[in-house]
Amino acid sequence: MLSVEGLNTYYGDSHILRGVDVQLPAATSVGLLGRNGMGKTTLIRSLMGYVRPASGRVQAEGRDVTGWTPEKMARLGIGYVPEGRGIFPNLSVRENLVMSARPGPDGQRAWTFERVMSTFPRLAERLSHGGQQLSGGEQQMLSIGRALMTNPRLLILDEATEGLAPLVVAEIWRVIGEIRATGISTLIVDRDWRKVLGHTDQAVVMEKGLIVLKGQSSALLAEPAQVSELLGV
Ligand SMILES: Nc1ncnc2c1ncn2[C@@H]1O[C@H](COP(=O)(O)OP(=O)(O)OP(=O)(O)O)[C@@H](O)[C@H]1O
Repeated sequence: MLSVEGLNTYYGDSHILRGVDVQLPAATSVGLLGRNGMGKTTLIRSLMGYVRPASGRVQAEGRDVTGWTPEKMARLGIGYVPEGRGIFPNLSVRENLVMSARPGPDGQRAWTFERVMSTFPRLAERLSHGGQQLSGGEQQMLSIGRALMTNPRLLILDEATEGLAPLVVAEIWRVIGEIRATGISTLIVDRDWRKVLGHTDQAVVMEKGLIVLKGQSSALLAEPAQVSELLGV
């Protein structure tokens, strides 16, 4: 549903993305791997419209959407859970969720408030808490819940488990598996590369602003030497 071609992005004089090509097909989960600072978040920010690429194309279902704003990209059905969580700290859990609610691009409302509640029972118990009163894990769940309330076709998760306790991390991976099973495409960035490969159909590895390896996740997991060398693990 989304593809990028020949993407070049700079921060000032620093050339960060150096001609990145990636395909995110419908109903497919893609893992985005790479060591720190290799450009994963910059790629996401470039395709979401937070950073304007110097050259290259972003296409959504065959339409050129290069340079579209994040709001317009979201209306195409792209849910984004940013690194460091995107919630409103002064609003309650309920307000955070309700204000994001909207039908998907095809008019469907598969993700309702009730469904998000049953997916995240911990949030259901804290509906009137303010965003800033939540634990890190609960904030992350709220951030994912907010993205689901937009009924996305593609959900982008950047370091969704970072800094969380093991039990909460397991809970987040369970939810990622559940989301994938509903047929929503996902783009997943996470330090735990084995988990990423276990929860995706395809994966790409970035090094210094370039995609240096692509493959089926199951094949990369079965022969992990290439991936582990690129990740330095
Ligand atoms: N706003 C910015 N201004 C200038 N340089 C930046 C900015 N954001 C990131 N960079 C630099 O761009 C490069 C790529 O960063 P990016 O965050 O995309 O990497 P990443 O692969 O997501 O790594 P991490 O896992 O550390 O977030 C790094 O060298 C980083 O220091």
